[in-house]
Amino acid sequence: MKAKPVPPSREPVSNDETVSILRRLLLSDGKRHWKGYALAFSFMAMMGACTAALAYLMKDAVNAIFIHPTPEGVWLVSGAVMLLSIIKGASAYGQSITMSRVGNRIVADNQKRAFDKLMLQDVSFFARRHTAEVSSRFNAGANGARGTLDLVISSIGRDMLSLLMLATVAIVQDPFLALIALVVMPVAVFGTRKLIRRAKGLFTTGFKSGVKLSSIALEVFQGIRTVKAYTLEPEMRTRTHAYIDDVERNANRLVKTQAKSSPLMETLGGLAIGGVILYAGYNVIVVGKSPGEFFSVLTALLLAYEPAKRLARLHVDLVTHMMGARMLFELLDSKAPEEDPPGMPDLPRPHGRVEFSGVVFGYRPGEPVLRGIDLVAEPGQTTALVGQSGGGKTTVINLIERFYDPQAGVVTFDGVDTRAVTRRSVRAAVALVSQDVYLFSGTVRDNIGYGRPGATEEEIVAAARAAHAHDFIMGFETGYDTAVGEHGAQLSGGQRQRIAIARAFLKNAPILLLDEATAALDSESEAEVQKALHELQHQRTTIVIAHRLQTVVRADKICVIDGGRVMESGTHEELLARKGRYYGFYHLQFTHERDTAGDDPSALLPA
Ligand SMILES: Nc1ncnc2c1ncn2[C@@H]1O[C@H](COP(=O)(O)OP(=O)(O)OP(=O)(O)O)[C@@H](O)[C@H]1O
Repeated sequence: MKAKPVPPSREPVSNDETVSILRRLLLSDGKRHWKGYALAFSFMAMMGACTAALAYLMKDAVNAIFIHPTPEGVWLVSGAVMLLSIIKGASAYGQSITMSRVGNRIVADNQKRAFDKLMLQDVSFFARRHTAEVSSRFNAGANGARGTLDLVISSIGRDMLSLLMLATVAIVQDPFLALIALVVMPVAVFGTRKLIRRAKGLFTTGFKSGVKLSSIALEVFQGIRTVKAYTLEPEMRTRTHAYIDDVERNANRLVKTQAKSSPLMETLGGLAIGGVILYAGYNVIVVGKSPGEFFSVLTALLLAYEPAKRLARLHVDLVTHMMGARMLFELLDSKAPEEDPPGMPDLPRPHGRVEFSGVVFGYRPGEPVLRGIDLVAEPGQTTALVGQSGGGKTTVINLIERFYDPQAGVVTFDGVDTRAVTRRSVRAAVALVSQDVYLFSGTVRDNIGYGRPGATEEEIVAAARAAHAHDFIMGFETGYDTAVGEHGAQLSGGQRQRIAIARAFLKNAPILLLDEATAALDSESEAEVQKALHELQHQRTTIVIAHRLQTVVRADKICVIDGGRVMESGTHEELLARKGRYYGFYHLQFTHERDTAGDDPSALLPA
């Protein structure tokens, strides 16, 4: 079913949008759920019928006990009440189980779709948003959808049905009496309208403060080492407490608004019952009617009170969940920039010739980072990118991985424009090892295995051996089953690097990208990692970024990138002989490292 997409906005949810969201939640997979809906509806109808029958029976119960007392009558009525109650209880159980199952299935389906959509977002989508915002959207969206479904199903389904049937009983028993009770309904609906408007506004601000609070707290937890090292705890406490106070204030305001609908219904309900008593009393005392009808209507009224109260609050309560559900649909309706057009071919495994021709790219409009890069990395050779910080070296790597696409010019693998083939096949041809290794929570084996899902134990161990990681892994008590901790926190920098290298070995891609892979290591770890990297580079097209030039002097080609262009390229010797930028760069670094190292400068040169 094609429903109207939910407009992305920070405004309170409008009535049209509410209807559209409900329609999509309840009906978009209607075909799949119709059996569940039908079953739940039958249970609800049964519950409503039992409730109405109980109210109806009150007339006979009162007459059997007080007006024409007979033992048979009392037995009959009490037996019927017991039976109805048993059926009602069983229906309530059945209704709640079936509807919860359907509701949970709907939420799970939508959450899976939202996750799949997130996976199709490009890197810039995540760069523009705080992680906490993305994860709040994902979770609050699902909770909102669940809350919405619970409310709508219980109120519209069960309460509405019960109310309709009870109103029928009241009308059948005494139409005028019923009329007195029913006039309060429009008053209640009118009375809650203002409350709803206020609740919508409050929930919108509340939601925003909640997301802000999670972002702030997450930042503190992630940066806990910096927080502690700089003793920033008091500042962080003040900042976080202020947001918590904000969330608390808003939650109190919201509760106050929502709670106002209860006293309104309480008062209106009481007024209706008072009116009914007055009229019925007059009928029994003055006109001489039997009290049975009165008790039946009164029972119907009392039984209708709770569902009516819930229905009157429905809209107010719905607003709170609707904001969350909207988050989910905003995600579902967002563009999927990484979705390849249908029929797009895969790139066959390339030999690994990577070429940039006149590539222009900027992250923000009007701020080019690459201003016409021409660059070739030959298969099986090592091409090093060096240059000033911020010159665009990592950006070159981002374009090879197709995290971004060029705004002009082309990037080709073996002469094939990478934009003309699927992203998946482009990325399958590339292995990236960067300075900030990302390990997923799980075991060492899992983390190496991500290099090639489905790899055998032997292949994983072989990759770890090649990456000089096997020995330290076996040094752990639980070997490959050792948990790496969140982001690999339980491993050292060098160990994390070697796991990432093992992952790249397992991937066995023809193109290898090394982004400052050894920059953060001490010299002992670096030696191990360098050995592993050296073996990994064998017979692969390697593009390496390094700030420290001694790590790249053996490269087949060195490209000096500055101001978004390749300013010079050649071997280490050629570039030194040219006495251009590389020469200046090399001597600057060489002198600096000699001064800081304080020992024999020849040690800085490659063996
Ligand atoms: N996601 C991004 N959004 C906006 N601008 C970015 C983004 N990533 C990088 N930049 C900008 O692009 C320019 C080039 O960055 P890049 O990371 O490619 O440089 P680099 O040569 O690798 O630098 P370094 O050697 O310091 O790592 C910088 O000015 C940087 O501020």
